[in-house]
Amino acid sequence: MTNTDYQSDTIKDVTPEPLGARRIVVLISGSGSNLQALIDAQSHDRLGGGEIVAVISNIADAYGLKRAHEAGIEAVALPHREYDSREAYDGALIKVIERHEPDLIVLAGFMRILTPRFVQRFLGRMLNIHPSLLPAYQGLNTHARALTDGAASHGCSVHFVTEELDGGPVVLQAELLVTSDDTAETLQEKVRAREHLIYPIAVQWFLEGRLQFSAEGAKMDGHLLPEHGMRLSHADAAEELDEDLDEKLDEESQG
Ligand SMILES: Nc1nc2c(c(=O)[nH]1)N[C@@H](CN(C=O)c1ccc(C(=O)N[C@@H](CCC(=O)O)C(=O)O)cc1)CN2
Ligand SMILES: NCC(=O)N[C@@H]1O[C@H](COP(=O)([O-])[O-])[C@@H](O)[C@H]1O
Repeated sequence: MTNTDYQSDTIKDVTPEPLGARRIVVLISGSGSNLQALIDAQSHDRLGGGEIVAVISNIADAYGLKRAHEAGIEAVALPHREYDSREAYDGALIKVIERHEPDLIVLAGFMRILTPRFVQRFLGRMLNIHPSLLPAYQGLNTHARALTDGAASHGCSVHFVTEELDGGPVVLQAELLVTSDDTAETLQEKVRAREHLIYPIAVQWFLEGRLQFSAEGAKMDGHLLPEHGMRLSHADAAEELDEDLDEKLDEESQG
């Protein structure tokens, strides 16, 4: 696809009202553990009535595509390296996404910076999970940077996607305390466990109509959220994780 084709696109700015289940398209680039958390939430009817209708990866051998296939979800490889430019790729990505008529686009470890044209097409119904307490540590290598700075706390954020990289309104965060023996690897593991907790919650709130994007920022039940959104403190998150773990153990013990 060339740029010219892309520019000939017309933007159909009509977002269909959800007729049945609210339709979710997930974009990934890697292992897909956040995707798996969303799949598991959906299977336990804890995703706000949402149904993941497609998973799209810019990396053809992303393990997340295997997870999607095993869950019976359409898994699409759309390698960005096969396109001449970021604009051409995003144009192709828009077309693939639009075929599924989503109510919500979820970035789950999607490692491509999206063009303004793409963002404007889905503005207000596109979420991302980021491995830091935004606005701290936008971009990449967040765990190593937090350690280098001697950060006392760290965590993850769900935010609306805007043209500004990792600068969109934050909706929900989970915090953890950094310990003296933490490494980038241990932080990644602790942060990811919290991501798997908060991402399904944020998606559920959006699909239930409680979470909205506005010019002033993110709103929950009509109330403007603070800059860091709602935050699960390190104690809350730990308790939630324990409860979640207990629930999982109970389920396993019941077979
Ligand atoms: N316009 C926006 N695009 C994206 C956003 C956003 O908020 N606005 N969020 C990111 C997700 N992300 C961090 O959460 C992120 C992803 C990728 C990169 C990046 O530098 N990508 C490089 C390639 C890196 C690689 O291939 O390893 C690139 O695109 O050139 C930074 C942050 C998703 N997109
Ligand atoms: N800047 C984007 C970024 O770093 N996103 C991070 O990629 C990981 C994907 O893991 P997963 O593929 O196992 O869900 C997640 O930790 C997510 O926060």
